[in-house]
Amino acid sequence: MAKPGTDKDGTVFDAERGIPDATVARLPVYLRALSTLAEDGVITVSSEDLAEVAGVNSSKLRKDLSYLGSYGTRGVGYEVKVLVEQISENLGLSQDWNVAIFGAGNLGTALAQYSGFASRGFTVVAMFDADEAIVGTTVSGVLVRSIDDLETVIDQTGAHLAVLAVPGPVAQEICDRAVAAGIRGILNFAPSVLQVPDWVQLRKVDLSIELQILAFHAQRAAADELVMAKELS
Ligand SMILES: NC(=O)c1ccc[n+]([C@@H]2O[C@H](COP(=O)([O-])OP(=O)(O)OC[C@H]3O[C@@H](n4cnc5c(N)ncnc54)[C@H](O)[C@@H]3O)[C@@H](O)[C@H]2O)c1
Repeated sequence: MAKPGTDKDGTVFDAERGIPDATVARLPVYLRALSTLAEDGVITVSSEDLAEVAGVNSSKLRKDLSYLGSYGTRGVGYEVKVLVEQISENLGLSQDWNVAIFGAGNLGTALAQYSGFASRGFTVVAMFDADEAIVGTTVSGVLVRSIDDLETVIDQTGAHLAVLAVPGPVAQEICDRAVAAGIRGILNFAPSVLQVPDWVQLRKVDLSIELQILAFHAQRAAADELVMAKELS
């Protein structure tokens, strides 16, 4: 996978396909909206209606879809089925992805049990842990293997994506071994900043940061309400 480049306006692009990162981040949102429309039997959708379901503005949506070569038909809009295929293909979802979860504790187990991954083409094929009491158990039909067997199991299962749900201090070492074994994309939940080679995609999820951002906005809204109440009194 190519490292993103940047154009002269500072927009970050996926260097391989020329799609801005911000657009790539919105494609799954469009896909989810389109899937809902398809389930409801909708055949074509206007950019305005799709934008409303997806919760974005319609000119941004049209621009995003133009990067995929999809311009819709005047007066008709976009064919839902065609657009689902185009977005899925661009997101690499036309193929199934094998995922390995590192750490079979609270978080790793909860993620392995989430049925929404399989329905979107992500199959958990391997789980790892270092605790002998956990190794050998199964989670949603997946055998928890010893971290000592990482290389062999990744090779056998053909996992290309990894979820790290291990303690922070061991995350980098596991990351390095996973990359050397063939992992090409990592979703890191561990509280540590990981270093990966250019060809590996790394994404970090930190729910406490999200909560802190919510707290900031909630605090500001409460302060604004107080000011308004004072002005009215
Ligand atoms: N980013 C977030 O929003 C978020 C949310 C919850 C938890 N976390 C983080 O995710 C991680 C897991 O959280 P949890 O609640 O599941 O913890 P947990 O203690 O329940 O699970 C961690 C598991 O990792 C295993 N482990 C330890 N060392 C290992 C190694 N070297 N190789 C393989 N497995 C190893 C442990 O045996 C344990 O089963 C922690 O780092 C936690 O801080 C992040």
